[in-house]
Amino acid sequence: MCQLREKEKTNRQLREKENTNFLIPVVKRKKRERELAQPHATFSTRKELKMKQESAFTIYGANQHFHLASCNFEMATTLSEAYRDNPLHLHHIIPLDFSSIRTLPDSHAWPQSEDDDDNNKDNYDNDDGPCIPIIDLMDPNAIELIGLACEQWGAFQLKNHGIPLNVMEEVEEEAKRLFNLPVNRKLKALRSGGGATGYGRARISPFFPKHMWHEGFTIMGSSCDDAKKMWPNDYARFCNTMDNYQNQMKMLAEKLTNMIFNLLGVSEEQKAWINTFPQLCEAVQLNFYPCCPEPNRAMGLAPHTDTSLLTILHQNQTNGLQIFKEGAGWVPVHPHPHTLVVHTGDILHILSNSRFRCALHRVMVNGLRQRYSMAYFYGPPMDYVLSPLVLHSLPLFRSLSVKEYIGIKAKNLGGALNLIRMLQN
Ligand SMILES: C=C1C[C@]23C[C@@]1(O)CC[C@H]2[C@@]12CCC[C@@](C)(C(=O)O1)[C@H]2[C@@H]3C(=O)O
Ligand SMILES: O=C(O)CCC(=O)C(=O)O
Ligand SMILES: [Fe+2]
Repeated sequence: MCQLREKEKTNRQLREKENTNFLIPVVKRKKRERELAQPHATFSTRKELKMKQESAFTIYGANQHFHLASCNFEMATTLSEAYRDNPLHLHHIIPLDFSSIRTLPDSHAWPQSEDDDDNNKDNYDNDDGPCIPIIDLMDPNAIELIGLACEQWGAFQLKNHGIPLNVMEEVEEEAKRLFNLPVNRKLKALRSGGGATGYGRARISPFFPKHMWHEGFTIMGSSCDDAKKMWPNDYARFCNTMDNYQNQMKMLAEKLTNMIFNLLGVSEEQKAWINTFPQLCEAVQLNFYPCCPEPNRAMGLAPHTDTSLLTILHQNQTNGLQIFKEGAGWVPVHPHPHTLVVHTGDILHILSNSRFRCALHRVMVNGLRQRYSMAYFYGPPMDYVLSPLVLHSLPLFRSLSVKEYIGIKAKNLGGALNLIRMLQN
């Protein structure tokens, strides 16, 4: 606590010394912030829009660390709290008991979509066609290659990432141990309606008319409370493994974010939150896709983009993940041993002013093999104000906090980015 107070003091001093925003009277500043925060703000002329955008830049862009520095550590909103305002019905939380199902129920039978031709649904593990780049982190050109992959795909596979093999093996083993529990045990850790952690369907479930062939388990911070509910006498193994995984993933996410921000030309001050903020937005999602009696008519995880800045994903050696690429359709991401998948999420798309894609992805299921994946989501703190970090042209998105964006996404899913867009790129 003392350390946090010290940090708050240092930040206040920094803010007082460096932030020219203090020269703008508070009332006037608040009024400008409110105007800019209008979700459907319309501008009668391009000139008016440009003026608004320039003033947005004065408030949020040039003085980004005002918002970082003014974030109160003790009061900072957590990711869990952001979801509390957007509760889900139990119907969208309780998964089916897949262990007792022999035929595909109508509730889980998805209509064939136009993009699902033979090449990308039925034969989703075929080897022809484009595939996302595999990048070696030890390659001297890794930064440039990552930049290209983010621009062209919004995803890449990463090898020589430095995560110890035993950490990946252990997390996979614990995920299997969890999802193989009898359903009544898993239900003890069921996510609550307004909750964010624990066992349940994917959060995106209410946006789709059919249910997914999927079970999930979400961790934010320590998983001990939820683990105790399932293993009252033997929860430590699970918690320690998850802590270890989170710590390792965080280090990798920080490294990648630094590399990407350097590539974008982001200043040291704008990068300051990466290593210093204790209230980062981070979460681990364990995903399980049981064997399915009719895999071609089911959907493991419906199409979505991740909200994060970056997502780092470990998949067991089982196909199923696909990324949508204009002109190519759904492209399979074949697992390679010791290789992680990295997705750039909505937050990086906004911060890069659309330079980097946030790839639409989905997961298909399998008739013979169970699929497990362990995703780590990384992003700036809840109070961080999102706006393009480096501007070579007008900002395409209005400024808003991470918390506000999560709220908009919780209500609009795929429409969220369009709702905050001010200009088409
Ligand atoms: C931090 C998070 C990202 C996530 C919502 C969550 O709070 C934890 C679960 C994540 C996940 C995993 C499956 C796909 C996804 C869209 C979902 O429904 O839950 C993502 C969320 C996201 O990226 O918004
Ligand atoms: O299971 C997978 O491969 C993808 C999971 C995913 O997209 C997610 O957790 O956001
Ligand atoms: Fe995802």
